Amino acid sequence: MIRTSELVYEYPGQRALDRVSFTLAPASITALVGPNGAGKTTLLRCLAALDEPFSGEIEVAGIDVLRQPRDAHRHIGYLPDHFGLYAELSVRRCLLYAGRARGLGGASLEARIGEVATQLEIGSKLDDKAGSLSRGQRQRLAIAQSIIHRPRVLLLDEPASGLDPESRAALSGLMRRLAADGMTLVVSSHILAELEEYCTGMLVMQGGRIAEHRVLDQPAETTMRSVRLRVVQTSEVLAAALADVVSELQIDGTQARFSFSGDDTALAALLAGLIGHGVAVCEFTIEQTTLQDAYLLAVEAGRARA
Ligand SMILES: Nc1ncnc2c1ncn2[C@@H]1O[C@H](COP(=O)(O)OP(=O)(O)OP(=O)(O)O)[C@@H](O)[C@H]1O
Repeated sequence: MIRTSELVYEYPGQRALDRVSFTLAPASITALVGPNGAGKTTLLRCLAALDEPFSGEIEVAGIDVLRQPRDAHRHIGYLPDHFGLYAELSVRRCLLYAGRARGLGGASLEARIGEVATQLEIGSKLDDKAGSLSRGQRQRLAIAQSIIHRPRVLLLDEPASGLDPESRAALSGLMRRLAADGMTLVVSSHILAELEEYCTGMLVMQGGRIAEHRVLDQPAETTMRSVRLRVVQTSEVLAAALADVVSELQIDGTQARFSFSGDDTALAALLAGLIGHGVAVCEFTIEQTTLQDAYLLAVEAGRARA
């Protein structure tokens, strides 16, 4: 649904995107993460056909974004990090303006305004001026504006900043529903714990490059899992039994840690094999890698490479 190839973008004296290539599947929700200045906003603006890269290709919903930016706009919703609203317009007129700017009109736009206002829980504020809304309500209005035309792709730059915990939870729910309806989302954020709740993939940027692209909901057999086990007493056969079937093996007294690539049946066979070798296993745990862990590892590896 989104494909970029060898994107390069430069500000005067500063390369912000350096040969950025990736492909995102339809109906996925990708967390766009990276340290400050990594190039996330620049990438989102290029995807949204608002900035033109120096070279490279971008395809969104089958449209060549660089050749047909206006066609691309019809299929893309974009929430900038510092969004602006017309403070003197009512919420209804803000949505009306956003809808008309994207070619909607008439009764269908009226109905759609009611729909997005309900989705973003600002239905009771339709007659209030945008300028009188709280920070979080303004954020929700801006998100409503960005999805009024039912885009196929939604790009959100820091959408949860300024939202209270309840609104953040509601926003997570909304993103999941939009993806379930077929929308493809890219969400830039620094709040990794929250992204973990709804993202299906993570794109880590660092110094203008993609440091890692990880699909998070891969089936277990294609994912490297980190396993920790404890034995009753130190065992010499443990290392020998594990050496050929696992990687990154570390044994420290009665504890062992290793990475294992295989499905649950293979994992059960591994445990049965250890017990068969007479190893007295008293604890066998798969350690969950959080998005935060994966992100920090990717950034550390990226720094080591640089
Ligand atoms: N208008 C500009 N003029 C010159 N350099 C810029 C401009 N905007 C961004 N940059 C530089 O481009 C690089 C990427 O910036 P960008 O805003 O895309 O990063 P980011 O990952 O979104 O950062 P943050 O997490 O702080 O929002 C940074 O080094 C930044 O200093």
